[in-house]
Parts: sequence; C-alpha cells; structure tokens
Amino acid sequence: MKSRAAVAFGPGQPLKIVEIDVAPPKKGEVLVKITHTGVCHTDAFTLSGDDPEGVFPAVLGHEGGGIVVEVGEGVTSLKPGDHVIPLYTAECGECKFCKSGKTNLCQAVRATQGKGLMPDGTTRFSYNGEPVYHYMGTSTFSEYTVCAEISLAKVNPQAPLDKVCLLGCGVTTGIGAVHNTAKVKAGDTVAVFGLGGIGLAVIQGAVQAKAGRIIAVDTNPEKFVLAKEMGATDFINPKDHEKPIQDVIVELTDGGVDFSFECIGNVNVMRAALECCHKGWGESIIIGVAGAGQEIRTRPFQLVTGRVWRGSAFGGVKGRTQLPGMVEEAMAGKIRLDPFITHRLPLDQINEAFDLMHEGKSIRTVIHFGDN
Ligand SMILES: NC(=O)c1ccc[n+]([C@@H]2O[C@H](COP(=O)([O-])OP(=O)(O)OC[C@H]3O[C@@H](n4cnc5c(N)ncnc54)[C@H](O)[C@@H]3O)[C@@H](O)[C@H]2O)c1
Ligand SMILES: [Zn+2]
Ligand SMILES: [Zn+2]
Repeated sequence: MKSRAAVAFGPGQPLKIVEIDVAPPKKGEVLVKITHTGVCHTDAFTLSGDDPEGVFPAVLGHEGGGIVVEVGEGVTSLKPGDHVIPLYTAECGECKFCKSGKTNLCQAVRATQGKGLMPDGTTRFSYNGEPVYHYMGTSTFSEYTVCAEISLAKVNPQAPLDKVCLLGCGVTTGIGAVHNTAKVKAGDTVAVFGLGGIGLAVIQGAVQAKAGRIIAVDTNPEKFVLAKEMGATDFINPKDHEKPIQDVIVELTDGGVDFSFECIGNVNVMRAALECCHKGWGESIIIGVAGAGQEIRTRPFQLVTGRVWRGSAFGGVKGRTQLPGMVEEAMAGKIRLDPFITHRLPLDQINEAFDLMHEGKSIRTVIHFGDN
C-alpha cells in the first residue's frame, strides 16, 4: 500500500515527504496507522549522522500512537482497531533478559532492529522500488508502519493518541528513570541536567516521588519557566558561574545531591552530574545519548568514595506490561502531558519541528497525519 512518510535519505539532510510503499505485515508483525508522533532528540541525533546504528534511507520516528489496521500470521494479542503505542524497547517475555526480571532490555528483536530491519532481516518499506529502512522498530514518521507484535503496547482506546504518543519515549523515559532506575524517595535532593522533554519528565517523576529539592540545570534560561511550572525548586545556568557546575551544586546542597540525571548526551556534563552527587551514596543516572566513540571519564576515587554511575533506557519501563498503566495514569491526570506539547504541526512541516528543537524553542512538537 502507499503511505505518506517523511524519509531521511541521508545524514544531515532535511526529511523529504514522499509516498512510500508499505508491504503487508508478515508473521508476527502488525500494520499500524500512525495518527500522531512526537519528535525526540534521538531522531535528530540519528539524522545528524552521529548515530553508529543510523542507516539510510530510513523512516525515523519512535514516539508515536496509532491504530492497528492488519495483523500478520500468528499474531494473537492484537486485532484491527486496537490502539497501540510502538515500542523501541520490545517485550517478548521469553528471552533471557525478559525472564531475568532485572531489566527492560528485551533482546528478541534487538539485532535486526539496530540494522533497520524487521525480525526476518528484510524491510517492509520501499521507495521507487529501492529499500527504505526501519528505525528503532517503530518508524512513526510514516502514516502506515509495520512493527513486530512484541514491539506494540495495547492501550486504552479512550486515551487521546495526540497526547499519549509522548509516552512512547520522552515522558516515560524521564519518569521511569526516577522510579525504576534511581528509585528516588521522599525528601531526596535531585539535580536534573538538561530541561528538554526528558529532563522535564524527570522533574515530574521527582515531584511524584516527593523529592525535597529539585535543582534544574540548563544553559538556556528560557527552559526554567516550564521547569518551574513542573515543580523544580532551584534553577542554575552554568554560564552564570565561573566555577565548575558540580562545585556550585555541592556547595548549594551541603555536600551534594542524592540523585542526578543527565538528560543532554554531553559526556562532560555526565562527569559533572556524577561529581555533584553526595559522597557515600549519591547516584547519577545517564539518560542522554552521546555521539559515537565518545567516552565518559572521572577520577575512580569518585566511585571508591561511594558515588554510583548508572544508565537508563526507556526509563527501565517494560513496554507491553507497564505502558498501558502509564496511559491510564495520564488519563487520570497523574501524569501531565499537556505541558510538554509546545507545538503541533502536520507531517508536511516536520522539518520545522527539528528546527524548533535545535533552536531550543520547543519541548515537544506533535506531528499529525490527519487534519488535527
Ligand atoms: N536513554 C533513553 O532511553 C533516551 C530516551 C529519549 C531520549 N534520550 C536522549 O536524552 C537526551 C535529551 O533528549 P531531549 O529530547 O530532552 O532533548 P532536548 O534537546 O529537547 O533537551 C536538551 C536540553 O539540554 C540543554 N543543554 C544542552 N547543553 C547543555 C549543557 N552543557 N548544560 C546544561 N544544559 C544543556 C538544552 O538547552 C536543552 O534544553 C538526548 O541525548 C536524547 O537522545 C535518551
Ligand atoms: Zn526518544
Ligand atoms: Zn524479551
């Protein structure tokens, strides 16, 4: 079938809106009509060419919501009409990782997903007869996409897809990192580096966890407005200080924070985020994705003296079992999605969403495929 899609033909180039061909779903696969998708920094990262897994041409996008159109052979958990959120972290329930109960990093489709292919090693997308690759197992920048059954979370059909699509990445990643990875407790002091969609979601999670002080750090002071609205208590622009930012925060907090979160993807900030943690117990969670080949560094003494470095992918959330509950929380007002949506644009204008992100003007732009 034909589908309108924003295709990334090569690194560093704007997306091109074209009509691609989408082949029917094969065994264990599902055809989904995407109604809305967010644009995340990770899409921009891959488009830039810095992502070692980036393959072109590809249909990017991983923060979507849609409706099942057709299911392939053997698909039992979904049927046409079901509302779904595509998952870039699948949940098969059967691999070593799923069975461990210790991680959300299901490996069932990981190898092919990283190559831009469906689990059988082929692609369902083509343009003028040439293959177009998938992305993160989701490819939500196409009106019709094909996902593995285990890469789809079935959600309440009453949920507004134009909002809960954000639970497909940013909001879940931030809130999940607070509860599942860090396990922030009431009264804890938290520092959040980077106040984009991810950082704001971390703030929201910290508020839910009843953190005491929530220190918001960004080089763009315009980001403090929403951070404050979300519940941050202190605001620091590193540009206002001569001293390393970790020293500023250690002084401000009588020895350091209980938890810090790096939501930028900058390895120097990752170091600062670790070193602003309290001696003996402070933990720093890396969420930001750094460029290919970059490395983190600190003096080992920082860890010897009790600080902990961790990372978090998709907030440690198991998509098929936990995301439906988070959708319910959003419907009940326990997770706020509206503040994240600063812009709405039709697919034709998706490149503007990237511009707004790079200019620091947006938190999330939600792209729509239909009229609204
Ligand atoms: N681990 C995961 O599962 C996961 C999921 C989604 C996104 N990410 C990553 O999280 C990061 C954030 O994503 P986003 O969509 O919120 O991005 P974003 O671009 O909207 O936000 C980044 C923020 O960091 C600020 N910033 C940049 N440099 C800074 C510095 N040196 N000091 C302080 N602030 C600085 C920017 O002003 C901006 O407000 C990206 O690296 C993205 O790839 C990771
Ligand atoms: Zn993302
Ligand atoms: Zn698995």
